[in-house]
Amino acid sequence: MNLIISPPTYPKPSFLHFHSHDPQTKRTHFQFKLQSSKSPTLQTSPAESANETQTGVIIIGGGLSGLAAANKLHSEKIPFLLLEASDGIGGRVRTDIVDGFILDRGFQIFITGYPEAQKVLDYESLDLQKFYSGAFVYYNGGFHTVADPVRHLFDALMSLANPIGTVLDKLLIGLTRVKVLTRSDEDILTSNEVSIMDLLTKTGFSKSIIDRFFRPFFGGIFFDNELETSSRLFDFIFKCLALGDNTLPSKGISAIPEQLASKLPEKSIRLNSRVASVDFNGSENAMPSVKLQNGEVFRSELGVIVAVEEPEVERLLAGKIRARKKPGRSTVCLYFSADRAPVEEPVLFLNGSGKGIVNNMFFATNVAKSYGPPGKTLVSVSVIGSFEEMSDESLTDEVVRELSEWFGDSVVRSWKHLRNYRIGFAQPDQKPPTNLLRDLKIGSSVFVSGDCWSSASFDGALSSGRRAAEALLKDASVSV
Ligand SMILES: Cc1cc2nc3c(=O)[nH]c(=O)nc-3n(C[C@H](O)[C@H](O)[C@H](O)COP(=O)(O)OP(=O)(O)OC[C@H]3O[C@@H](n4cnc5c(N)ncnc54)[C@H](O)[C@@H]3O)c2cc1C
Repeated sequence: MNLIISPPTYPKPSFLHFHSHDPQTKRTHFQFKLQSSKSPTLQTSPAESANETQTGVIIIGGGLSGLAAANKLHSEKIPFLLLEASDGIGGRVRTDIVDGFILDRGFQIFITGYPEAQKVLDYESLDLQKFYSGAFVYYNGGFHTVADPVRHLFDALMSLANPIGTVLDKLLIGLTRVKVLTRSDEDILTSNEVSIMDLLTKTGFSKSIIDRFFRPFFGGIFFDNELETSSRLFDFIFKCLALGDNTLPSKGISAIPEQLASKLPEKSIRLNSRVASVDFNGSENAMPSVKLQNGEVFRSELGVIVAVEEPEVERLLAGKIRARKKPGRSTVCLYFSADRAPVEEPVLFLNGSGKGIVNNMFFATNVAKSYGPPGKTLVSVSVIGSFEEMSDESLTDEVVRELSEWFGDSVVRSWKHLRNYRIGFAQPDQKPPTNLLRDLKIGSSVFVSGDCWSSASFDGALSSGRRAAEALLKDASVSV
């Protein structure tokens, strides 16, 4: 079965209810309940008409940034209504359960060193499962270890002489680590920038470590195998990696947005509610309103936060913001089930061979057993780009053919294909010039948030949502 992640069509709106909390699993369960669109929202006022509802703040988009904005407003006791177009919260951070396997919609890693995430998430209840700090690089017909010397000193020493870079490269990695750790996040996100490729070359890294390690590793993080992304993003992620672990929540990556949503009041999130337009209502002091695709109108009392993906924000706020019109970064993630994994390590495999379409892969159940039913292995493989010209069948065949060279024909041909996720807009393009700490006010009481206004990461989305809520409250003169 294959899935294409694209704007869905929308059934009737529904409210997201948090109806039970299982103390044993520490997990909040959601119930999706259809309600009439006239159901009371958080706040109504005499101005409400048959087809118009008034509410404190309107948040458009229920991804990490919209949820972070909602959490900030809720902590300040400000009423809000979050309108989400799709049938669930999380945006790009969602998970499906298929045949007992936990399938994240695309390969995603949660880095515990993310500074904003440390402030807003409860790590313990996410039950984070760690990756090995490093990678196994497929090169020249075999696997070679790249290890974090602080966490795996022995492995790092043993790998000094392997073909994934020179000894000098490995020293330079250590130096880069020290350098980023001495800089503040603000300094990193606003410093002079070049592309990652230029930064690596200027630092003195050899072509071999760039092609065999950095290209698949950071190319996989930013879905950019040319390494054109801003050096600011490289330094930021490098620092977070140095400060934390690469992990997966045991219940799937969607446990992160679910945790944020579970803290919000009942009926504050409305699903299947696509916003068609944001109306600034003329004068500078007028409060904006939003109109849903079904014609319903919501008027805000304090302002609107637009927390949607870059192409959608450019559509909703056309004429109000300068559209960058840069095509987003794409990826396809392929999942297979297997009876056993050929290795036991919870490690990321990178393609350092310079050949083929596979960028990275891992055995998810080696990191978190919960990702598969008992006795089964979940294999996750990622390619960079949209591969629109290839059918799912031929893409899957090509991946199986390549991985047969890595792990052996009989092993890989026994895997059962589960599902492909084609993600057309995985991340915004963050080539220089970037502006990662932009002013988030767009016009009279309209604010924006999301990863295109910050670093394209979970952390960027979370911090931009919180900052947008703070800016709105300041603007509305609500003391926080
Ligand atoms: C495959 C993949 C792998 C990734 N891996 C990582 C990783 O390992 N680490 C990391 O830090 N980051 C990763 N990212 C990036 C990270 O997921 C994003 O940066 C972040 O989730 C963006 O959150 P957001 O809230 O800004 O946007 P989104 O998650 O896109 O949320 C926007 C929301 O707005 C809704 N919406 C859109 N239009 C409307 C409308 N008109 N009306 C109402 N609602 C609307 C959408 O349905 C969506 O729910 C990955 C992304 C992908 C896709």
